[in-house]
Amino acid sequence: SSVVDDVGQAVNRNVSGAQLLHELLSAPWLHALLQVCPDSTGALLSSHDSVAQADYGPLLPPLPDELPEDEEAMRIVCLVKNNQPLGATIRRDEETGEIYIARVIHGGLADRSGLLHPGDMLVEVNGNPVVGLEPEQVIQILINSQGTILFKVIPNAAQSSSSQRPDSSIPCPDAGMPFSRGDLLEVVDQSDGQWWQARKLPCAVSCAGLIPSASMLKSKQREQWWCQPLQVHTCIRPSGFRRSFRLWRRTSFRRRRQSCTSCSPSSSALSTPYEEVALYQRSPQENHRLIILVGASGVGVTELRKRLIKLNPSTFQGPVPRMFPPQIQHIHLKCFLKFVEYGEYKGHLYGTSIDAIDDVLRRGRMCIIDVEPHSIPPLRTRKLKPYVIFIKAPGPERLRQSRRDAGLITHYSVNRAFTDDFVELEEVSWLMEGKYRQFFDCVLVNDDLQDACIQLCSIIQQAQEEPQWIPVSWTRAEE
Ligand SMILES: Nc1ncnc2c1ncn2[C@@H]1O[C@H](COP(=O)(O)OP(=O)(O)OP(=O)(O)O)[C@@H](O)[C@H]1O
Repeated sequence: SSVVDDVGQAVNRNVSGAQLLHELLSAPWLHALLQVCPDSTGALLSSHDSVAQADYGPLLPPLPDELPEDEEAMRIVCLVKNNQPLGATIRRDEETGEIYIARVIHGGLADRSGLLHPGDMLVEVNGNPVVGLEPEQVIQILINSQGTILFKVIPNAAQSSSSQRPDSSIPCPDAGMPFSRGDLLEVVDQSDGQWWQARKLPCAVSCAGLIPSASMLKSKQREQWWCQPLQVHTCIRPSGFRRSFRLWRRTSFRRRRQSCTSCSPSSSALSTPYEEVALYQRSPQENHRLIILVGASGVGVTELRKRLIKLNPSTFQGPVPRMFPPQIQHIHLKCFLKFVEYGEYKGHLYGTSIDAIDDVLRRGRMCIIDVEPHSIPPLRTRKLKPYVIFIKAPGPERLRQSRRDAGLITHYSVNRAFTDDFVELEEVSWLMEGKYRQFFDCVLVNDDLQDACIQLCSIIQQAQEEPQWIPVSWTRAEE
């Protein structure tokens, strides 16, 4: 109190910094600290000693030479609670009942304070001894605390993140960060082999969250694979609304249905659960990126592609499909590997070849193709750098409305149960998005046709002119 009085006088004398010091010394948390830990009063005061000596006096007595041993080993951490989570997880040593900081989440309150570290032992929280308590009880103390929270901790001597214990299940669900296929994550800490820390981009919050490491996710995927027969069979089927003249797509659907390869665990998976990406800006000398449109049958992929090409045929172009004469059709399976998709019509095989795509790109045009989603992976090459746009169905109501406005329903309504078709179309679209989201660079809802066309143009322009995230492997010199 007398120090506060002295500083108060200095405030009256307009001594520089005195106001700030006065506010600090009058703060309720400091009073709480002095009450919780009276032994550290000397240490606390001595830290302000030089300030006091310079401006106010009197001289403080020197610190005792021999501080109690546990006094040196103990650290008092004072954090001011705000809306943010503490950003640290705790664990209990089952043998001793001691509570430890298990991990500190990057960018969280604890991390930014720099005062709490993995492996630190928690002795007290706001004056409550925590040794022997369950972690939930400690958390309850934190929840009940208002304003300032005082931690009494015994620092971990090593203070390295290697003390984070490997966990097979998420160590703290609250610290977990939800994410789904196709999300962009910035990994900020990989020191734990099992649980990494990451932020989702674009980043709204500074605090990172826990995500499973690549190896952990791989093992989880294996587990899921073995569980697969128990899951509901959700094969993506073509909708009855399909009617365009894309023969190769129809065939591939039929083939897929027979063997049901879309349901195999590997068909939609990347070889690693995470794909490392880098920002890429196309230089004017480079070919344009291949533009791939993909969507459930009937959603309007063909319509959008045709409109785009019609709008600006000197810029946009589709590859010319190629027909195989009957005599080469059964020669060698290898020849088909150069084809994106192929199908049969009146005894002839037709296909879209990689060469045809190359042709368009070499002539400086933008090549637009529409494919089934399972045909995307072979096209993901450094040379083509495809930009994939998923054409998504709006809800069944909007589907019905927009297609009615376009006169479609009247035209086809004679023998068709359109309501069912729209529901099915939306469902297939939803399933497709869930299964292949990791390959999509952009999602476009095809509601109003004209709006969708305008949006598509601007998306494609951005894809070609602005920096985009692409797999790191596409930026390397050789594939
Ligand atoms: N936004 C829209 N509003 C109204 N009608 C649309 C819209 N988008 C597409 N259509 C119409 O829906 C019908 C189906 O579209 P389209 O042929 O492009 O489907 P698709 O996705 O290519 O499927 P498929 O391969 O079965 O033809 C066409 O008659 C098309 O004109």
